[in-house]
Amino acid sequence: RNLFYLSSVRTTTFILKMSNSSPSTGVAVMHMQSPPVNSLSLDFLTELCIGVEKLEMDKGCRGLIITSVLSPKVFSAGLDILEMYGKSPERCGEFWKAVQEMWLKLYGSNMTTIAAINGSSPAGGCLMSLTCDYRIMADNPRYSIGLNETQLGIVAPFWFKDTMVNTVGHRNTELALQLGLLYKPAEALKIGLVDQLVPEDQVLAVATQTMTKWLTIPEHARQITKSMMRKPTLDKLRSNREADIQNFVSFITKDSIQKSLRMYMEMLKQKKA
Ligand SMILES: CCCC/C=C\CC(=O)SCCNC(=O)CCNC(=O)[C@H](O)C(C)(C)COP(=O)(O)OP(=O)(O)OC[C@H]1O[C@@H](n2cnc3c(N)ncnc32)[C@H](O)[C@@H]1OP(=O)(O)O
Repeated sequence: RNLFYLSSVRTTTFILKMSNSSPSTGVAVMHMQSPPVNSLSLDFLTELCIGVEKLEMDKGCRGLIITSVLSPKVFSAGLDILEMYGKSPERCGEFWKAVQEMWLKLYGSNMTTIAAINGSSPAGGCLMSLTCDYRIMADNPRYSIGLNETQLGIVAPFWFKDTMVNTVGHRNTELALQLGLLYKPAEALKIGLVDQLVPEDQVLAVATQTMTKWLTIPEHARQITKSMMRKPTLDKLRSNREADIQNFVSFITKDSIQKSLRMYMEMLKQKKA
């Protein structure tokens, strides 16, 4: 099963499938395609990390746009809840390491990264968007974005919180995280959770135009600046990875938390019925 494909230009590394090849722009587009909701499973995260690493090593690739083929509907439903429910501690640990790896790779990327958010993007989906340098969202009030972990009875870890603080500030994060808020596009724009709203059918086109502008900035200067801004946040997790994994495993395997996850999944199913 293809979890996503990269349409990549000016690079020879592609995952699974390539489209729109053009040797001139140096931009790769990652189209997530893991039906029904692009939830971030261990397989998905592993594949994503390998793809990003290959692009990172490709000197011809300077920009990455992340988007979803499941539009209109979902950008990413966040972490795959089934990876956190009824799994052994070992498996939970392996999963969490992959979540960390995804964040470290994307937040620490040397490339210019743009999220073309063409659907809802809760929790881990929001985190993935937040790792990018710029966020463009479809102006559709049916969609929402935010770190809604408390609504599932779980707690966003410190590096989720730090990424949010770095984007929307302390007060907005405090409200967003405690209440597990999911923001409609207009509200997300107002607090700076996304940078731009565009009509649904123009998300990828505008992301591509925006990328062209970003790539006019001298590369070395932009990369050093990005690193200067993000390094302290990245280093905090880099130096605490193992403790963070242990913390996640002991938290998520608690009976009370497993019960919350089960109730949340039942609620999702009932909503559908
Ligand atoms: C210490 C722990 C820290 C953990 C940090 C992060 C946590 C997370 O990221 S947890 C994931 C949080 N995600 C959510 O709360 C989103 C839940 N999903 C939705 O709100 C909706 O599904 C969504 C708006 C994304 C899309 O809505 P619809 O298009 O209406 O789809 P459905 O709701 O009908 O869903 C289809 C199908 O997918 C299953 N699903 C949805 N989300 C997830 C998920 N995150 N993981 C696994 N599976 C998911 C949903 O149950 C449906 O399944 P079926 O009923 O079997 O078809």
